Amino acid sequence: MLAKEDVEHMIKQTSSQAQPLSKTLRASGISRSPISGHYKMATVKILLALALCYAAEGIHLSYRPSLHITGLAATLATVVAIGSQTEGRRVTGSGSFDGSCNNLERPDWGLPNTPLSRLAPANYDDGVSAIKTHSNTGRPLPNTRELSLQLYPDLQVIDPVWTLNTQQWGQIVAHDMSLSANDVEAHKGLTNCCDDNGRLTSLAQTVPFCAPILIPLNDPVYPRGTECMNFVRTETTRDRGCTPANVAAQQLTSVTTFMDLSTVYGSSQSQASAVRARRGGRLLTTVRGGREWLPNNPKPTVNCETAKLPNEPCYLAGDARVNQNPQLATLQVVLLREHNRIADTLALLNPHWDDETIFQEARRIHIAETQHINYYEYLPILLGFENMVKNKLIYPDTHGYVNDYDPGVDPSIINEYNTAAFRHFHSLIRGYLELVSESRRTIGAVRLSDWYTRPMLLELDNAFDHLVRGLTTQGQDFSDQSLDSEITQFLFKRNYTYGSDLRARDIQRGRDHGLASYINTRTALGLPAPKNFSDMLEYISQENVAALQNHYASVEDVELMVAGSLERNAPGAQAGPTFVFIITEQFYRTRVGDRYFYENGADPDIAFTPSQLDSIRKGASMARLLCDNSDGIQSMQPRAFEQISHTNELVPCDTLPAINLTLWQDV
Ligand code: HEM
Repeated sequence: MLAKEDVEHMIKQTSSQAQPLSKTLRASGISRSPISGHYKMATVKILLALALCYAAEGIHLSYRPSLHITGLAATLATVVAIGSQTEGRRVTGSGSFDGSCNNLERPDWGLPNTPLSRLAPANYDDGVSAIKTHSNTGRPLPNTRELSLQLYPDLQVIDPVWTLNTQQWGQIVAHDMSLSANDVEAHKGLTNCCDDNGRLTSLAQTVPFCAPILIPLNDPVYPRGTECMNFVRTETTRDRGCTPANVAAQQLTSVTTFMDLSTVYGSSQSQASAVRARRGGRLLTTVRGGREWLPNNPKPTVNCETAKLPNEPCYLAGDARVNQNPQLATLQVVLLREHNRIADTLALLNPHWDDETIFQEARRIHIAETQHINYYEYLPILLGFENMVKNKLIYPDTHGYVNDYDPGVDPSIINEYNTAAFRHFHSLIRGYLELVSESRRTIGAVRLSDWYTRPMLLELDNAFDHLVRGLTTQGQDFSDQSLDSEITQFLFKRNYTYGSDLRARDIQRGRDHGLASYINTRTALGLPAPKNFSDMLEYISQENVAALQNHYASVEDVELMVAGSLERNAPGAQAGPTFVFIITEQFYRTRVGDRYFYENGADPDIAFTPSQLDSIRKGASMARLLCDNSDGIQSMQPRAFEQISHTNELVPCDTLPAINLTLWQDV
């Protein structure tokens, strides 16, 4: 008898290693011309994937009468559905929790525990999986902590236009779409390759997952004798026995790749069950001080290990990283409350709806609203409005549906996107978070590293509203090569004086994931590739090219994370052309590869009505989301990613446009 794991295993073996660009973006202006393909696959893959599709969500076959399942698939589906079925449920217009069956031809696309894809061929020391330690000339690659120290100083240059909310919402988007397997980020590593005192452990030599970051002897920050920072490699297809002998390993992601608010609802049926109230379509909350917060995490010592007091709040949400930093937790609370606000309204409008109907409809509206904010408000700031229009990521003047869903586009996460390009925005992080009153006066500030994995801050007095106003008042750090020392020296410091270095980890992660070099990535993207260091002057300053030359033996060894983050920002964008290209490609795939994308009207079982869609477009905004779900905020600027100015003045919350939920009332 086949077990679910066997089916998953077989499916993963069929997953493609590298994906062609779904579209080819062109160099300077980053324009795009359609190429690419529909991935036809062998019947057996369809059958196996269908089987997984049913198994993964515990769907009883009778709930899907319209699908024609024959022979092997039906047998496998029945086999796997019997052990895993926990409850009868239906898949509505917001899709399954794990993303299965979003693509009906490739039901396994977008699932957790599936491989990332690549734009450029992998680059491992042994060609298949060994972390890159040496350059092609045979010299050791520069030490990643050394690169962080030399190239990413803490300069405190503040963005004059965009608020800290732009940075923070970015982390929500990042977490919705990917989580490198085994990487719980904030939590003390289960594998200690380097101990809390910065000493290499015996595991460093014996455990293949270990790749500790070595501290240079002359490091100006860490005390003498500190040898290392812990670093555990991401789990790959090879670790699960899913890669043939000579094929390069591909990293796995632990969450759905779709933009489906898995941060709120989880990436599996069981994660969703753990956060549902099973009453009125609501998500579970804990009430403290008369306000609703995320429910209590059953494992506070793992997830909130810096808690100092007994019974300190530690949250449970769809994503394991929820407690990582206070602003992230703030937005997670906002998203929790938004679901319940929508659910409560739907319940009033439709008293005959049961819990399941309200829950699924609220989830569907919530995801649509978030997709709208992401594509029409947030991403244009990073990628440039014109670039997004030109590359068909948004359709600003369209009324009615945009039927651009393409079942041939793989919505998986591109390794170059989540291991390099999107991490560029770590440079936007501020080390001190301002607490701001209703009159927008700064009344205090907290140090980020004092509150990693300690969400208790949110619940102290009125800190929650102060933090929300801080997000929309304080400027984010400018998008450049400077990084705040709160993340390059004190990351997750817990009770120690110093912590880890996020930029060193970003670069080390690129080596761990076998990312192609800067040159090879640009070549794969069809962008002009520098042949020598001087050629780089076109996109990178002379000073930075000189620094690269100083660190790398050959221009061919320069890493994507490093050179990409040193490029001058592309016009109207918050990153250089290479990263803008990669991120544009990712969000094109994320949109076009999602059958449930809110603007898609091709399938009447999934689509919003034209008037509902119109209302989402007019009423969904970051400003309204924050207003509706804070405790007592009365005013907000309409464009909440942008700082308050005479063209973006504070207005009363109730004058901001809102989604008209009466359009969901049964007639
Ligand atoms: C205070 C804010 C933030 C903190 C403390 C933080 C911390 C981290 C940490 C510790 C990791 C894992 C590093 C590793 O590979 O070992 C990570 C990964 C990542 N971060 Fe951030 N981050 C923050 C904000 C952001 C923002 C603003 C963005 C983008 C807009 C972002 C994008 C990413 C991405 C794409 C990953 C990889 C996710 C994955 O697939 O595993 N982060 N971050």
